[in-house]
Amino acid sequence: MAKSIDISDLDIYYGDFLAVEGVSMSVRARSVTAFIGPSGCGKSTLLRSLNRMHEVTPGARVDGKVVIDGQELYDPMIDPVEVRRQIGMVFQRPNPFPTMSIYENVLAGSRLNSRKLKKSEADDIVERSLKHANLWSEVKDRLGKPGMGLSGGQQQRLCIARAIAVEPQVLLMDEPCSALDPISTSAIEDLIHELKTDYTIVIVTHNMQQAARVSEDTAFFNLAGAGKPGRLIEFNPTKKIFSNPDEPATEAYISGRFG
Ligand SMILES: Nc1ncnc2c1ncn2[C@@H]1O[C@H](COP(=O)(O)OP(=O)(O)OP(=O)(O)O)[C@@H](O)[C@H]1O
Repeated sequence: MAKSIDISDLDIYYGDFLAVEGVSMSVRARSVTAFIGPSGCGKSTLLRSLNRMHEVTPGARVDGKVVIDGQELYDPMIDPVEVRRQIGMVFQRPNPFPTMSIYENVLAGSRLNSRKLKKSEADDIVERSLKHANLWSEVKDRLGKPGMGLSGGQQQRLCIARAIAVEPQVLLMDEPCSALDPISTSAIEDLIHELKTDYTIVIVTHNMQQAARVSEDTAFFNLAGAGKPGRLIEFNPTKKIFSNPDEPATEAYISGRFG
């Protein structure tokens, strides 16, 4: 189920603006890879290019290759809608569908698949996904209540349950804890730790401690200057990045000297 991601010579544009230049790296399957770097260096842009969300922005495009388990993501034969189904995404702010119950939120992705779900299948998906997202015991007695009635941390776990309900190959997380309190953040970090046995996870975070706590590998991105594209500066095991990085710029960033 979990897949590796090989990125080579990737340039990412918004119209004429080159936002990210020349990224080459391999994301390992069944592990957590963190993207860190100062604001505007292209972390979210790169993340969104990994499930073809980037091109939803008018004029946005990529050059280069992204290969997921041997399959070229930008091959003209590939259906971007199918890609987005297989590569789930969790955003900064929890975004449960406001009019839907907890139960229906979990099923939202599965309902888009053409086949109609039997009630017993739907029940199984909901229970399995909520258990996997460490939310089941907190909501099992109120599945019919609105998803918006949950706390922020519970809503984010509901969004993770919704993302994993369709059994994606990869889970992309764009600052999933930035709107959460420390206890909810800790719950999501524990969950990320558990999910990596089944999923390949890429997480964008501004929180160095979080990158150090949750990831096996870390990619540090930086900008050469205002209006210049973001570039990958260093990609290494997280332990190395935070103890003995190869690049002076990585050292300066993680020790808080800029960014
Ligand atoms: N929809 C867009 N249209 C045009 N330019 C954009 C768009 N989104 C982002 N950019 C530009 O692309 C560059 C990279 O932005 P991106 O949001 O990927 O950076 P980031 O590292 O994730 O930043 P942050 O840490 O602040 O979220 C920036 O110069 C940004 O202004």
